[in-house]
Amino acid sequence: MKDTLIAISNELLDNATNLSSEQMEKLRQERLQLNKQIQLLERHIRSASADQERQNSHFSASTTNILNTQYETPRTACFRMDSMRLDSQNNVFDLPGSSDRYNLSSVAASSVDRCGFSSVPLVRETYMPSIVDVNYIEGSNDKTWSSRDFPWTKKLEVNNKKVFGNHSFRPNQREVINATMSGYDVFVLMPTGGGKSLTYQLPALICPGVTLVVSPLVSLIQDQIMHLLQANIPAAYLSANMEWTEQQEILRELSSDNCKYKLLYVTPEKVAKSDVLLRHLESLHGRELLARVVIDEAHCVSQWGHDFRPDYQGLGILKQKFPNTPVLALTATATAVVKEDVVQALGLVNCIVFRQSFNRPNLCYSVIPKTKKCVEDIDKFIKENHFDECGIIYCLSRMDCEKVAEKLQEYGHKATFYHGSMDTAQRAFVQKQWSKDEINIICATVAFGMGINKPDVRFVIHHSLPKSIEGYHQECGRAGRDGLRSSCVLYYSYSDYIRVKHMISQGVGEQTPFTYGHNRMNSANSGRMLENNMENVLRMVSYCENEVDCRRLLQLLHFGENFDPANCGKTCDNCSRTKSSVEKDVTEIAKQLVELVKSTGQKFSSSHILEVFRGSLGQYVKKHKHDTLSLHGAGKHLAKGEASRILRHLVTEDILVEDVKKSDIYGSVSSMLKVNESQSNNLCFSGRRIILRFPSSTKALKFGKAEVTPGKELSASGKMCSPHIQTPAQPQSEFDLNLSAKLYSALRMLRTALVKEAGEGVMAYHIFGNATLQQISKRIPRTKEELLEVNGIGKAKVSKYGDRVLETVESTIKEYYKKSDKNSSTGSNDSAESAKRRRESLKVSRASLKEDDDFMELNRRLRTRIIHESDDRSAQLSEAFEEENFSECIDADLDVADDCYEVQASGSNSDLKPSGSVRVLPSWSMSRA
Ligand SMILES: Nc1ncnc2c1ncn2[C@@H]1O[C@H](COP(=O)(O)OP(=O)(O)OP(=O)(O)O)[C@@H](O)[C@H]1O
Repeated sequence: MKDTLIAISNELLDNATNLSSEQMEKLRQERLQLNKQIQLLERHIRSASADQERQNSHFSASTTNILNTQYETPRTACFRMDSMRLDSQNNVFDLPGSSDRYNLSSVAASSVDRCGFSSVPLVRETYMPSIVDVNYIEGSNDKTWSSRDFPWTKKLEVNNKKVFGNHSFRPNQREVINATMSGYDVFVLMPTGGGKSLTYQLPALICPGVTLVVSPLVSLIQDQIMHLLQANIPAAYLSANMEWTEQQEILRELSSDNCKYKLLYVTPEKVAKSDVLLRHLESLHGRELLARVVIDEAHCVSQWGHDFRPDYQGLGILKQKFPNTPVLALTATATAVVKEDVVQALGLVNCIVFRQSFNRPNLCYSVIPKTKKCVEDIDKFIKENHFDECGIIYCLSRMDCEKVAEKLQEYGHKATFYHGSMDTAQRAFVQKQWSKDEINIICATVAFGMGINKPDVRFVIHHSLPKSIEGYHQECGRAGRDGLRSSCVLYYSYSDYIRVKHMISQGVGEQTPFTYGHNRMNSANSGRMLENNMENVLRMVSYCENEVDCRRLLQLLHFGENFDPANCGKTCDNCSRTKSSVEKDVTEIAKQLVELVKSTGQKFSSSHILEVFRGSLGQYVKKHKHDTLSLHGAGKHLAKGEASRILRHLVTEDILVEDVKKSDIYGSVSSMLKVNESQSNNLCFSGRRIILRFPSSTKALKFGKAEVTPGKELSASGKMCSPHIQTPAQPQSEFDLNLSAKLYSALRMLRTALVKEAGEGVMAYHIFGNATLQQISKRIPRTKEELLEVNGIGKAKVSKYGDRVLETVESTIKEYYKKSDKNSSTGSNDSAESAKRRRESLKVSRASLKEDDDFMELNRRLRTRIIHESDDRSAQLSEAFEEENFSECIDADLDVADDCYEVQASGSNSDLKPSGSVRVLPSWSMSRA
């Protein structure tokens, strides 16, 4: 029925060229209404089936009598009064008022028994989403939110430092916190690793009551809880897989007047299916103890995002039930359409949107032609750039994952695979090994997402073409969450596009971690969705084919963000080879494209325009009689990709405008190319020229690239790339770097011991991230106060681990000076002096990225030296990998490697040349060889 309606309304619009603009608008409005009704119907059907499922579920059946009463929250309940909010801006520190017309708290509160469960028949209303008109308020440039005069400012700053160990706020963190604490609904677009968690965890800590956090994966939830518990913040989660008694205990705590939890994490399914949970939320709300609702990974709400999860759409019930409780929706990936969809589905009317650049300066991007020797290339790349470091290799199929992992094992890497055919226990085991650094490389399908909170992922490699720029950006985003330099390498071949295209048309393929085990609606391979997926993968192809434009620019444009390639700092392959391109005047081609967009009525997508321009005789082209246009085939002579580049350039220059909207047809995305009249007049009549750069010899570039590893290609120094960095105030000598490297190694060993002592579930990064260990190594703190100055260390961590860290610092320094005393009579004084000097100077000037780079580079060189110096390194390394405590072995490598260089002894050799009698492998390895 829906398809017929769509066909009819499409036909109406397609043939309506003779209608007046009023008539057209009326028609559009009618279709819009039709679309809304279909949406309502679809959601109703979904929620009815969810109801059915709930009724059948053991959980409901054992506790309730279901009695469906349906209501639709009146529109007034969805629209919150701005004036009320603004009034509360400076006064509401505690919870905003909670006059909820629809709250059932009196029933809930009075009927909760001492176990926390209802003793009266439960009434759960079927959730009926209301379609609301979305209106955003841009918050990013509003100075109100960066003010330091909120009543909570002091508390915020103190707790940020003391509890979370942060010395400042990252971009938008303070602003988001101020807006949500003022009682507003807030939508946050912040890149991966940008620090979204703090924007709700800090308010949760200082506001009375409990913050409800909806998060898509139990593993992510557990990870967050571990982090919180390390900082002594009481938090809990409820999941269907938990022991019944455990759930009871948590619910009982939620019912108590002095509930100790500051945060309660749940999955969206829990909200959709558990009446008991809703009851407890109502009870909390009734007692003014529901501080805030947080929707993490909010893009899962939208079926136009790549992670759609149906149960997320039901989360609108929370806003309906608790209209005065602020909602905070967070995501690291959302196009304009996805954002609109999310805001509407959650019922966030007049919410404040904070967005910031999706650019990740510490990630270096490159696209490499994929050859038959792809895995060999990968092996070489890892050994040269990230040996012994942690990474992910994304593969298209399950078989690919296994094959790639096997080959890498043969090459001596500690690698394994992860995909959807493995059972839960196997997947959990692999994830755990990876999280604990027992395995370095995971070859995975996009199903791999658990453990993505690992901050020290140094590389993400795509062995095949990703399905969308959005997905690619997010997958790459798993690298370098600690802010340190990391690589993103994509191996591209056009034949992979054919594979992906086929998979999409068949509706097969792995689900992303967030959608895992959930159907992406039955319509995954139907109509608009299919078209959308095809368009997405084509954009990805065009990204890969582009050998000139800045990779950051290309990615960021997708999210509606402009980026000046000058700021790339040669951290992508295209920017780092500007020499091999030529400039062409493409003004005439540009004019033709603009003309073509006009002559097709400005209602077709860019890909359709390009099809016509290239002279396609496809069905759709013929249907619209575009094969009869004079410009049909006008771009035939252009090299592949040139026309699309020119067209995209016109969009970036605002001459053509990509009109991306939710279409009138049941909410789907549509993108129509329009002409910006004033800009196009400028082009057509004012003599404006358009000059673009193209590779000077496409062939040479394409095939030349495969000969070198990306590391070599990007930098002769062997570094993958070096982000735009500041020069440190005081250069760090190699001698100091050696001390720091030694200390870092010792601290890693200490951390391994602490993880073992901490028991199940605690990962290394829950205790100290690598970035924190690096800072300690460079600042060399000697007291607890100095330790508190290190980013990432709060009071709880100092009291838990401070003594052990300081002991390690002392013993390492002592040992180090003892050794250097033996080697050089002056060295120790120099180094003692310089260590002291550096501690002092670092108090003033924070460690810079440049230092991180030098430090990491030294570590890398020490480690890779080990494999380069040995002929039969693979065998030896394989054996090394078999060692139980691999990370400790590698730390031992560093100890030995330190001794191998004569830097300290001579005091003049700054090139780290190995000594003649170099012993490159540690004793344990040599004895086995
Ligand atoms: N103000 C800050 N100062 C220093 N470090 C911070 C700050 N805020 C957050 N961090 C650190 O940054 C890292 C990433 O933070 P977080 O996990 O919240 O990122 P995220 O935006 O949620 O990323 P993702 O999208 O991957 O979930 C964490 O290690 C966190 O401790």
